[in-house]
Amino acid sequence: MALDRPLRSVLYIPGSKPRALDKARGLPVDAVIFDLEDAVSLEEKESARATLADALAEGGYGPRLKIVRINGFDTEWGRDDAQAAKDMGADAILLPKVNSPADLDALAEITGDTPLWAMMETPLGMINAPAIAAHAKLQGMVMGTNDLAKELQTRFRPDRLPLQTGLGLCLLAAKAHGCAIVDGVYNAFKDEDGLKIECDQGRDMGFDGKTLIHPAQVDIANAAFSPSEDEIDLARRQITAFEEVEASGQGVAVVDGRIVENLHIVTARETLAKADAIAAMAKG
Ligand SMILES: CC(C)(COP(=O)(O)OP(=O)(O)OC[C@H]1O[C@@H](n2cnc3c(N)ncnc32)[C@H](O)[C@@H]1OP(=O)(O)O)[C@@H](O)C(=O)NCCC(=O)NCCSC(=O)C[C@H](O)C(=O)O
Ligand SMILES: [Mg+2]
Repeated sequence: MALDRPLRSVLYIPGSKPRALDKARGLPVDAVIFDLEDAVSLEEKESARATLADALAEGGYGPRLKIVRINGFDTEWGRDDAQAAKDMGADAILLPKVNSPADLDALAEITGDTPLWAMMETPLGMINAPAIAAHAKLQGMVMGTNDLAKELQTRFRPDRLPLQTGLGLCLLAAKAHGCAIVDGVYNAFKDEDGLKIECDQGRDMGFDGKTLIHPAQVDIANAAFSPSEDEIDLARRQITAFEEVEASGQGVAVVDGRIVENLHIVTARETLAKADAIAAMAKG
């Protein structure tokens, strides 16, 4: 299921925190994950559902994609969360710890036609990523790098070497089946330099954006996952140069000493379309 919109910044908001739920209405994020799972204490699981329903009923989230992360079906809250998320009119419902397409089937029995997202954060999920990405209701994947690191018993490394196999498997699966995919969170939310490095790595790998845990992370993610002025300028020059050679019956142009063929023009047009979509999003 394709989703053609910017997803540079995807902010988790605890469903139990009214101040944070309100704050998000004014933040320049492309999407929000309203969380009922890990960000909510056991004592608040039931009340968070009601707090979140009130916030979504009040509205004010504008063009931001509204995704509700429910608790897993192996918990006492999962099924009621799924029903509540559907009733709240969420744009999509995010299921944690998806191991196989059967997990999404079970959710879809409750949520019907609402698009689904999958947390990719278990070893089985990595192995089954192609089948999960192929699910008819799946719109997007979210990397759960904290849970994945826990399951793999890895140590934190700035280059995320121990997670690269999983990140790569999920990226390949998402791209093969045309669903969105956003990178995991950067836990040290006051470390701007570290976040920028990880955002740049995720952008270079092909992620659509990054999940975030604090408003201070938003601008860094938006910048990293937006086409830069240089990229936009290059895309325009590539298109112009290619149209000129095409008009003279040739298939290869040269820009800045590099060849430009039809496939590069596809990327150039995508770059310009993304820049336009981001500008439209900013206008609200
Ligand atoms: C990390 C935090 C606990 C920090 O909270 P706090 O100390 O209150 O931060 P600040 O005082 O700096 O907050 C300043 C204002 O910003 C608002 N705020 C804070 N966080 C958010 C947010 N996420 N969304 C919207 N607004 C937010 C505060 O309310 C303050 O507002 P105001 O008072 O009006 O000025 C906290 O940031 C937090 O709880 N973050 C979310 C944590 C979370 O969602 N965790 C779960 C997702 S991560 C995960 O599960 C990953 C995955 O599953 C995996 O396996 O990897
Ligand atoms: Mg997790």
